[in-house]
Amino acid sequence: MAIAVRNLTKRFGTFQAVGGVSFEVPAGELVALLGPSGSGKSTILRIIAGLEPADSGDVEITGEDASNLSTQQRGVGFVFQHYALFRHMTIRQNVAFGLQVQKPRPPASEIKARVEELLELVQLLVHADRYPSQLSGGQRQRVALARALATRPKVLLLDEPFGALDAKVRDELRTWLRRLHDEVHVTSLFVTHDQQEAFEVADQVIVLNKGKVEQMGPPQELYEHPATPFVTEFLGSVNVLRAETVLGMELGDEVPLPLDVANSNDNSAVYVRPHDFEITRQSNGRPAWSARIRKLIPLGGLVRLDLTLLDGTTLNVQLTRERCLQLALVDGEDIYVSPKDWKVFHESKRFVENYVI
Ligand SMILES: Nc1ncnc2c1ncn2[C@@H]1O[C@H](COP(=O)(O)OP(=O)(O)OP(=O)(O)O)[C@@H](O)[C@H]1O
Repeated sequence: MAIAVRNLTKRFGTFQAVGGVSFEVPAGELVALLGPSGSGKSTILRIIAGLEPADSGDVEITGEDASNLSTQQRGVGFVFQHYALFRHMTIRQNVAFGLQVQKPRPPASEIKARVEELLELVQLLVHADRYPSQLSGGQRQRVALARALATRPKVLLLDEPFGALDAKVRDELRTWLRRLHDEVHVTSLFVTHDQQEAFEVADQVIVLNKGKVEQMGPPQELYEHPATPFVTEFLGSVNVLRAETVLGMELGDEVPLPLDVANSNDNSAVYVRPHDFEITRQSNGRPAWSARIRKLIPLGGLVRLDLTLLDGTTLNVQLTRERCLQLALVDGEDIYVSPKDWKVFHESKRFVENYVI
């Protein structure tokens, strides 16, 4: 393991920002710490970097107990949201800085070669003699990354590195970062509050909520098998249904409802993702609701349907444009809607279960 944290806690006054967090980052992986604002992501990253002391718990970097080491001794590279480049230095000088202050200082020829290699890697060799003010925000973050990598850190910590950039540049930089990581394989921990960003970039995602780890795993696994209601609702949009709505379905003869779901009388919740529904004009033997189309909203290759069920429940359903054209759906008409897949959170069992119907 390149990074291991165990039972980290941190309070600010009476507020518990980090409440017993443990996880491991395997060597060479890019792992995202994902959570809403205030969930403790930056605090955890700063504790790992040695910029903030923990109240209790351990940090290991490449197998070594780092709890009592300074930031320099930990061998971490750090990239912040707001580029902390030196304004009076050229890009080349910025990237060389960490090497020039290293003890012992590497020979000048080695520094020169390493800086050229990094500028090539971040595709900024052509701008090597410019000053930070002469670069775009996205280019400056690439320089910040090259600078953080210059001293060959054991691990790279990135705190919302693209947070201050506009959506299009952010998007490009994500793809770029993923490709760069596939080339250099430096173990990286990446903080973001953006689910799409975490899913696009990371090998594994750690979902944080209120200073605690809710779940960790590869993106697709988290999406398909969320362990808690929080993860289910945080990762993409989802319809949350009451047990009475589920019991009010017209039961088909072919497919029985998983009755323990519908009959559970504790505070269970049933979740269905917008793309996990089937729309038909006739009842097709599957459990279904009769529903009215309140609005069809074209979204490029997809169409969003706002539906209302007889008990007043509203559903957000997504179909492909082809399927919508095939069914010739229009606003205001009545159709049948059946879930293909749902997730049930059992209050008594404390986990989310998947059902394919
Ligand atoms: N130095 C501090 N003093 C007091 N409270 C702090 C301090 N640093 C962080 N906090 C509080 O701890 C909580 C966690 O902060 P943190 O920055 O780790 O969250 P985050 O998940 O990174 O959020 P964001 O995405 O908004 O940066 C927040 O409620 C924050 O206000």
